[in-house]
Amino acid sequence: MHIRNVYRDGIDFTQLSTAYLPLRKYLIETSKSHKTIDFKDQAAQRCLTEALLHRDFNLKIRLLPDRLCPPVPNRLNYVLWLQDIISASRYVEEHDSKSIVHGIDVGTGASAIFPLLACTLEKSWKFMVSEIDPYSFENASHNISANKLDDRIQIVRSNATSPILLPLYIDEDRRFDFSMCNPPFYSSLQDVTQSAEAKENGPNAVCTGAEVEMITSGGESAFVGKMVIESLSIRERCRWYTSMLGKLSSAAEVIDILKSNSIDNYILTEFVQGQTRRWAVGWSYTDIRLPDSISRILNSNPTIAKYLPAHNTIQQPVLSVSRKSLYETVSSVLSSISHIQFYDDPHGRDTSDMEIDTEPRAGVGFLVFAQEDTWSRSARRRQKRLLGDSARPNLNLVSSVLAASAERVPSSRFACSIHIKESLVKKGAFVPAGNTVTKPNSPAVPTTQSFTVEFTWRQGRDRRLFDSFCSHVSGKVQ
Ligand SMILES: C[S@@+](CC[C@H](N)C(=O)[O-])C[C@H]1O[C@@H](n2cnc3c(N)ncnc32)[C@H](O)[C@@H]1O
Repeated sequence: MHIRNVYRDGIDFTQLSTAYLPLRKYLIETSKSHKTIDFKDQAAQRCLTEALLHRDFNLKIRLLPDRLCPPVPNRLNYVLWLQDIISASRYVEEHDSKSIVHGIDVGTGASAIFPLLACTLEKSWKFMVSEIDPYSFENASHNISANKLDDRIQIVRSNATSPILLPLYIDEDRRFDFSMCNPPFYSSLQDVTQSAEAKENGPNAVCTGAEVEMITSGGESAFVGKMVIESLSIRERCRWYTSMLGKLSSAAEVIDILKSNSIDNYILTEFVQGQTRRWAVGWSYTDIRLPDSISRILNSNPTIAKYLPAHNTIQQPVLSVSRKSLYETVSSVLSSISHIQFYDDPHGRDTSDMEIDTEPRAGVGFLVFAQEDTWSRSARRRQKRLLGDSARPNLNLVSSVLAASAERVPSSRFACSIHIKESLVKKGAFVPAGNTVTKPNSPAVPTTQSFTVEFTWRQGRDRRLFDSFCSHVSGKVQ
């Protein structure tokens, strides 16, 4: 489950029923200290979703007995991933944190759960959502109004002949930061039955979905594939197109469609909640690149690994006497590269564990911008030829004071962040041969510690530039 998901440690049903009394009647005692609900009871499931949205998000929601009942932990996982995408997409931009984020939810369902959750978590987000089913459309409109979000969530009626990405066709001057979707999964009724039978002990929870919610011609991969084809002409007007998928095989099919249309800037993640696993793909025509923590499934197995996009994060282990000294070494390597600009990374954090230390600190990383390759051997030879023997001025060291000013290059062709992280190995535990002096009475020689220099590609279209930049800097730092 996502690191910020409030349901990571499970749900205490007894506590929840105290906060939301209607849940009481559905509680079942499994042991003296443990209560749950019957997930095969539709009414109990709806009550659980209402209870979680009420207690944890202050949302009032009306769910229909004959429409899907959205499980909150899974829907929240998707919204949290989008939050990550938005904040990483703005990494290299000067932006006002309050500036509005525009999202699309394709097929918002009877609950409208995605825009309701997202607008509760993010006060600066606005949505245009679509729905094809009149019954769900009406209930979604009710839920949006009941939560006084009409000014932030606009709902549009779709139909069988409309484009799937309808909100992007309504006003062609409008730009969006992302689109999201939980498409109908199955290709036919037979597909639904087969899938239920395939689960050994029957499905874990009862499915209350109507045909329009669950079935689409060609199944979910065809639905999202159509979205990919539509996006080919919309391109950067939406920064990130994303969709959830119920089967890994569908994710593989969508990735094939992306690749066959030369879309290399794509991402793949998974949402795990209890025994249920879902996947989500995303793609972009912009030059924004997302870190591996968002763009790839970490610790994936070989079946999944072959679908993952190329790495945008590269980690280089380095030994140094201290963080400060390593920081200075990296800084001097960067100073020696002509025609790049680098700054103290304003987002720099002291540790790889964002939960523990969320305060940005100076001295832990850099943000580097370049217009072209000036570091590779061939680029340096080319420069030398052009300049003859005249010495190059060193243009590069721009302090963090400048970083705060408007002198930042706004749309460089290439951007990379470099973070210096303490290795997980405890201080002093890693003592490589030859680096310490242990003889008694000899002057103390500083012990080296192990660090990781982490490069993250943030912007650009040419992967070779990122690879060659990382190998140049890490080669010099070592
Ligand atoms: C699996 S449900 C997801 C509902 C909700 N977003 C959720 O996650 O709980 C799929 C939804 O997409 C709607 N839908 C199907 N085809 C659509 C289309 N072409 N345009 C808009 N909505 C569509 C269905 O009516 C249904 O409400």
